[in-house]
Amino acid sequence: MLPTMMFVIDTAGLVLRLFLLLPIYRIKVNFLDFVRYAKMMNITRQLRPSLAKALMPTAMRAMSADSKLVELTMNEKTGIATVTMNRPPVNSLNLELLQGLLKAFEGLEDDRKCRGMILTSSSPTVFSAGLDIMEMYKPKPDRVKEFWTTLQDVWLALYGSSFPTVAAINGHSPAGGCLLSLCCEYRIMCPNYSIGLNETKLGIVAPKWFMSSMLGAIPYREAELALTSGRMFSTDEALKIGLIDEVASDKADAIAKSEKFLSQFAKIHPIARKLTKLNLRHSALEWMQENKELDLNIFISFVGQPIVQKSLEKYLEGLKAKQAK
Ligand SMILES: CCCCCCCCCCC/C=C/C(=O)SCCNC(=O)CCNC(=O)[C@H](O)C(C)(C)COP(=O)(O)OP(=O)(O)OC[C@H]1O[C@@H](n2cnc3c(N)ncnc32)[C@H](O)[C@@H]1OP(=O)(O)O
Repeated sequence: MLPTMMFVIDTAGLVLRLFLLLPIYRIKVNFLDFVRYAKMMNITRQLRPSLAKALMPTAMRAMSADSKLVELTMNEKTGIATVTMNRPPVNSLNLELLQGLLKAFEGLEDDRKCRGMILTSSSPTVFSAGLDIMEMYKPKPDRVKEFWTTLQDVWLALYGSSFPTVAAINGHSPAGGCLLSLCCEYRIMCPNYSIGLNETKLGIVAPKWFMSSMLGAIPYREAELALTSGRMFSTDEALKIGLIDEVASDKADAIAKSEKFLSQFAKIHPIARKLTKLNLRHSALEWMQENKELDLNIFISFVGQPIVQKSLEKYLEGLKAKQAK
């Protein structure tokens, strides 16, 4: 009887604290929110041991991700998910890889246990080679539409994710690869690789939302110089201008540093963190929501230009020639 009463009093006290701590958000707090909040505030230890145990899962779980192109694991203890791009040889972002990423990000958005996400690559030398040029070279009308729409959705899901995100950049990261990392809140990169939005070097133009993603990381002047010249930065150069936040010695170190970055949010109210992030990113996200169709039409007409097709052809030839050497 006494333990039950103590438990009821404990729980009532915690619920009261929860309401007192949340007055500004006008949020309906249900039991699951309470459990989540309690875990986040590290107050489950004050509950009955059996309940606390039930709230603290332990193992590492491989989550269902149909696509072999994307591996998703969840550390049940920390709530940190790792999303690994796995499309050899260079993780070029074709429709199927983008669909796999979208599914993973949307799944994590729905997963109440998710406290953060690390995006990385299974390749030993490439994070992502950016958009698969074959999706834009002599494109099929229906597929290229789906391709671009999926890229927009991936950007919306990642840039606008409610959970904190880190890119563990364990290899080269040009163009679309750089974009994925820029959608994350923090970038940790391994040494001696390159990163940047190099679109002008291909004779193409980075869309407005690629540019605004870069402007979220580096000052306007640096971005203008980098974007117009299509400059790729070495790991050290990227650190100097703030395009990345930290350098890691190798992938394992990048993951460890990513986990450390994400762990700081255990002490931050999750809704306060999420609203702050989404407020900061609001205008870019809203622009995309309102202009998806316009952006798609611009892309379709742009890649349909003979001069753009010629540039892509030349660039592809250059890549193949490099391979042949
Ligand atoms: C007015 C406003 C209008 C706006 C309208 C919008 C316009 C369109 C915007 C489109 C934005 C585009 C974004 C992009 O991401 S474009 C892609 C840019 N990517 C690159 O430039 C990277 C190219 N690749 C590399 O530099 C290297 O491959 C890399 C450093 C990544 C790795 O080098 P590595 O030596 O390890 O590997 P290889 O070069 O030998 O490559 C292996 C094979 O992979 C093929 N490959 C490489 N990258 C791509 C790619 N992006 N797409 C497709 N295929 C790629 C390469 O050809 C090799 O193939 P083979 O083995 O068959 O020879």
